[in-house]
Amino acid sequence: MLHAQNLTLAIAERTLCASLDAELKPGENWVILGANGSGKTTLLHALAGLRVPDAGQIRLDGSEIGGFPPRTRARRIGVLFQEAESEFPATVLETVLTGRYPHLDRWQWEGAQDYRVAEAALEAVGLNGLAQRPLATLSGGERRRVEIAALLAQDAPICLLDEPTNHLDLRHQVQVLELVAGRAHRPGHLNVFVLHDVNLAARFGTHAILLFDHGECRHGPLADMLNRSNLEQMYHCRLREIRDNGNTWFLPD
Ligand SMILES: Nc1ncnc2c1ncn2[C@@H]1O[C@H](COP(=O)(O)OP(=O)(O)OP(=O)(O)O)[C@@H](O)[C@H]1O
Repeated sequence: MLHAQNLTLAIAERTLCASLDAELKPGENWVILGANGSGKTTLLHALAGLRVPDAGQIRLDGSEIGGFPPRTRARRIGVLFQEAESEFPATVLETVLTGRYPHLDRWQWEGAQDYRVAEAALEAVGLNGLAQRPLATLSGGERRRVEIAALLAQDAPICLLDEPTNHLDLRHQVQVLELVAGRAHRPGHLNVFVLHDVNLAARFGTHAILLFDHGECRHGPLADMLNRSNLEQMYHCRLREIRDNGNTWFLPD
């Protein structure tokens, strides 16, 4: 469905990811993990077709991603950016409706169905009571949930999310990840999350891409990737492994 084929990404002469060959398939929830500055966002943008690889390519449904018209691609892939900044004054509902643009013709206004989808997305993130509020008046966590609602309203089968839990409290971190990860059970759906919290990755991921120093990357089923040796090498710190009820949790030592 989404294939990083022999992908190499570099910035300013520094290789972030060398010869990554990963096939991301329907039903899977991938997490990208790595230290600050390791290249997680850069890789996510490449997977979205927003960054041209230094070598290799991204294939979407078997074709090179750059060949898709933007609107077609946006119906297949939705992206939640790390920090979304809007210059325009808009209400919460208007912001969520922007998720419907890939489904509209060039000069077409949103219709009743688009409003229904947007309102359902707002309800899913628990913000339907704020539909008419100016976006600028929201708290950081509320605003993040509005951005997630816009992504849900886009209704793309592939969702790429850069630190979706930014600004969210513990309850909302779990709720939002449950909501999005649960969509991978729908036929033809797939998610990729950039996360900093290894324990949330363990809970919601099925597969992982780990970014190490000097462009080294490893990928595979989460159970094979999330171990102390990999994580200590990747984060450059000692970790404690806590086993509880069949789960393993990692904490900095
Ligand atoms: N225009 C640029 N010029 C030079 N270096 C850049 C440029 N853009 C990004 N970088 C560097 O590329 C590296 C990878 O950035 P990226 O945002 O992908 O990292 P990340 O793993 O997502 O980091 P974080 O966990 O801090 O969000 C960083 O070291 C960043 O400073």
